[in-house]
Amino acid sequence: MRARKSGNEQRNADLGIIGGSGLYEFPGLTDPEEFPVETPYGPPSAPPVVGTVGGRWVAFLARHGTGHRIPPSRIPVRANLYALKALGVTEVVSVSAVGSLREEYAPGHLVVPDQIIDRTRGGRPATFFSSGVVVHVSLADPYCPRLRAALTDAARAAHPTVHPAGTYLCMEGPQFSTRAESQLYRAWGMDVIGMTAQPEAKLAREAELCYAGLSLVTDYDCWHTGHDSVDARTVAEVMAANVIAARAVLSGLAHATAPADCACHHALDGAVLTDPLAAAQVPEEEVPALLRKGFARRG
Ligand SMILES: CSC[C@H]1O[C@H](OP(=O)(O)O)[C@H](O)[C@@H]1O
Ligand SMILES: Nc1ncnc2[nH]cnc12
Repeated sequence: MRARKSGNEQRNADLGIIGGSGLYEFPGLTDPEEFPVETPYGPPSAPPVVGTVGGRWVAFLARHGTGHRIPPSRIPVRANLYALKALGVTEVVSVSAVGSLREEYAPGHLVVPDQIIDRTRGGRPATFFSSGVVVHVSLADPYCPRLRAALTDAARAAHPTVHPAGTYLCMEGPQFSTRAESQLYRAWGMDVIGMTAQPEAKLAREAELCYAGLSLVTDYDCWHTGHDSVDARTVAEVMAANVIAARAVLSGLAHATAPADCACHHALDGAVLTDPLAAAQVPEEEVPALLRKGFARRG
């Protein structure tokens, strides 16, 4: 049944796509329709657009809003993930422009990261559970291995150069790094750099959503002596040249996969320390019902 355009009770999309810099819409959607969703965390960056690709219902959300108006530090990440979950989404693919910190990851290549180092500065709301209930999710594998594998297959089918792993260093934005920072991150063994993987990955885990990243390398940041230092215009130009490939990957993923049960959907098992009776009594204003299904499975 087609989702209806009212409130938060639609349950009809299952694959969510968060489009980053350069990916503001997903024309591959059949019969697209905007679904303005209210959330307890305010409005999402933009209204999700729901349509079908292959056999799947897909909800697309532009991370930086219509016309790229929201900087990385101000993205309403909780609202974005809540909105997708309210639409019924169980798997989220997060598309990002990234700088490369390693020669082999060249501009134009795709990366499906497997790890994250969080260098944001603590100013981004980063948990759904800040009051009344104590939850510690595991982030040992911040990206869903099952969804990563499917995404890597789809990426390889659509693009000649795909790196199936990499550590994404998430810096605070909106400026780019200093050369000393860029060299430090290289010395740490980081592979790519961006500004948005956290707290998105952590909040997706708290919301018991599968989460994987499709990173498009746009530049060599500022460490490479053979390349100019990154600037925003270059990122936009390289993304514009690669956006068709990104859409092909996402479309291939939707065609090749179906919703499946996954450990990510049980991420709160064993993560809730609060007594179950007390957790059950936390007011809706502190933890919405949509996010507390895992409380019953204390594990
Ligand atoms: C426009 S360059 C910097 C900008 O691009 C990346 O955004 P996204 O991850 O949403 O594609 C990077 O993280 C910065 O926010
Ligand atoms: N070099 C870079 N640093 C941070 N975010 C980016 N997004 C694209 N390129 C980037």
